[in-house]
Amino acid sequence: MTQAPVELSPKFATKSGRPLSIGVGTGTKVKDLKRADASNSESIIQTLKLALDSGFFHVDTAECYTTHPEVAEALKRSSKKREDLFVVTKYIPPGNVFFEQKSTGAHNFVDLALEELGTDYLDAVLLHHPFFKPDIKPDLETAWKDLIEAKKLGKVRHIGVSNFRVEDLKTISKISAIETDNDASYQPAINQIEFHPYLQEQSPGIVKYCQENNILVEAYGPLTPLFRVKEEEKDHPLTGLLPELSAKYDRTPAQILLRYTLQKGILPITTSSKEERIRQSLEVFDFSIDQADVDKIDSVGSTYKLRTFFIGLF
Ligand SMILES: NC(=O)C1=CN([C@@H]2O[C@H](COP(=O)(O)OP(=O)(O)OC[C@H]3O[C@@H](n4cnc5c(N)ncnc54)[C@H](OP(=O)(O)O)[C@@H]3O)[C@@H](O)[C@H]2O)C=CC1
Ligand SMILES: O=C1Nc2ccccc2C1=O
Repeated sequence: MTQAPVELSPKFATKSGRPLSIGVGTGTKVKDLKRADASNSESIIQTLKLALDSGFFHVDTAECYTTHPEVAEALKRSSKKREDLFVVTKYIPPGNVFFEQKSTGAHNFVDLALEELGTDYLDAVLLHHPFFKPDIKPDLETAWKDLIEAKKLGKVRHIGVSNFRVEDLKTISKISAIETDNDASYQPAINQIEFHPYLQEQSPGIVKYCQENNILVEAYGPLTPLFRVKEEEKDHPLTGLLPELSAKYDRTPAQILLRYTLQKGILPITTSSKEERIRQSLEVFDFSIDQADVDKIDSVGSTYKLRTFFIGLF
């Protein structure tokens, strides 16, 4: 299946020139984000290998997932050439409670990631969130300057962020302009945020700001309405509309949500341990949802709110 992105951002492609498309994540399959509990290491490798063999070539990982070794192993076992892949990882600001952090800053995170992932370049490195603690070094400015430097050195092709608000983007945008004499290629290129019909704005105005400023929005949690709504609230607003659209377009509800995300100009990052679902999540490029139905998902979705990650920080 050709993965033609719906006019997202032409500046993103694998080194071999394949336009960037839907990503497969490795974060939400790690138990409590604790390496010591990585008893499911082999299953993460198998899931990712399955996704790569099925046609995914955009891989999302992060320092705090502790999945670099699994990603490296899956890349090794797959038959894909490095230049045909788009590998993204994320630097987590220090002071997190999840795991023992090996890196001491974004500069040596990049080196560690290159080593752990067994590659000599990364397609993108993102700052995982903007919630740096004021009393712990490095601060946001230092971390962003480190990424600028890593790009200058050719270790990283694109630099970006995740969970950033408009004000955070403006802060680093100014740093980029000063540090690089206004070279636009050092502006934040990606913002990976939670996005789905029940959280259309992770923070005020974020999608519009990114899209107006040439920042690719990536959606994590795009399937949230299908499985993260609490049991006692099973009668949520999309329970009627998704099956209706599923029947109309002859696609699964998950495919409707992924296609909806793409048509919002947002690139989904998804995952599944099931072969059938992995395959289905790639079959979203040969149909489109009528604009009236996209609008309907927007309006029905906006009557209910569900945030799963970074609760209380926005
Ligand atoms: N930057 C950040 O702060 C964050 C980034 N991420 C990244 O995004 C990636 C994807 O995030 P995630 O929230 O898991 O993405 P999704 O919303 O796509 O959810 C994926 C989950 O949906 C389930 N699923 C797949 N298809 C269906 C279906 N048809 N019906 C019901 N359930 C289904 C899968 O379970 P099953 O295996 O049973 O199919 C899987 O666990 C992460 O792995 C991570 O890399 C995630 C969170 C935060
Ligand atoms: O995938 C993820 N799971 C998480 C749980 C807590 C905080 C961040 C994340 C991720 O990025």
